[in-house]
Amino acid sequence: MNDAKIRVGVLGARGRMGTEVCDAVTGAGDMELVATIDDGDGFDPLATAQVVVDFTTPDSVLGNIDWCLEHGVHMVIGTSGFTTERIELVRDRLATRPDLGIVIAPNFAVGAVLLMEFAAKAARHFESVEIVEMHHPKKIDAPSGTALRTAQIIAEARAEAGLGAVPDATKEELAGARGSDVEGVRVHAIRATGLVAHQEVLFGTAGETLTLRHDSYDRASFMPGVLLAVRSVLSRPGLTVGLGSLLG
Ligand SMILES: NC(=O)C1=CN([C@@H]2O[C@H](COP(=O)(O)OP(=O)(O)OC[C@H]3O[C@@H](n4cnc5c(N)ncnc54)[C@H](OP(=O)(O)O)[C@@H]3O)[C@@H](O)[C@H]2O)C=CC1
Ligand SMILES: O=C(O)C1=N[C@H](C(=O)O)C[C@H](O)C1
Repeated sequence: MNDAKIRVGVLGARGRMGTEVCDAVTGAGDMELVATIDDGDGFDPLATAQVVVDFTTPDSVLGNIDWCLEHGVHMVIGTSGFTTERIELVRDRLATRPDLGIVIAPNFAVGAVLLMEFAAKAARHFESVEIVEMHHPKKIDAPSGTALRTAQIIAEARAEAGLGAVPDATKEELAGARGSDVEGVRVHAIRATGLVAHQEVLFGTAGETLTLRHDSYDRASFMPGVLLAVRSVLSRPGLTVGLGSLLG
């Protein structure tokens, strides 16, 4: 039996998520925290890691991926901002290192992962759909990575089911009044003190609506998923998007 600990580095280690991840890795019996890096720090200590966990910013994450690929380090990425184009860019870059794995999970909370799966199922049966994501006001981006991914999944399911555009005769009198258009799905972003991370997906068809909702009240909700991804990525070369396939 190989009982060597997984050597983990954390990028964005002093951030809201990074701090939790450092504690979770330190508390995991099968992992060792070998590097903690923030903006402005040198990356050299990361080279001792087998897996780097990235919770930084959409602006810096692509550069971080390049560094890890160059230095032969697997990655678990929670940072937001992964549009369909960005995911394809990462897939292309990863093709240069087929021995390495990258897991990109827009949301590590089991409830959020399940919400996305349920949304894919419901999307086939409802002509209308809108997403409302709600977060703490220190969040630096909108829409959330989770909302982006949920919209992508819904758009794919609608296309497979042969559904056309979501019906909407509205003339927007004020730019932004109808939220943003992500692959044909309207996404609305709310920021309020007291919130952590929440999402609703509202489906509608003749005479009925269905609302799916997930709430993360504490960042502890993300930690089991992060640790699962760290354990899994070592034996999963290539790109894994979303946690669904790891949950079983
Ligand atoms: N997938 C998921 O389940 C979740 C994803 N997220 C996402 O994770 C990301 C981080 O969120 P959060 O922790 O709240 O944000 P914070 O702003 O609290 O933390 C970001 C951290 O990244 C650091 N950082 C910024 N640029 C770099 C860089 N170039 N290299 C190394 N470190 C850098 C910052 O350092 P400094 O302060 O010195 O600038 C800071 O410590 C966001 O994209 C968020 O949406 C959040 C929660 C869950
Ligand atoms: O910034 C956050 O807080 C979160 N970011 C992720 C996202 O953009 O979806 C995940 C979760 O919603 C919390």
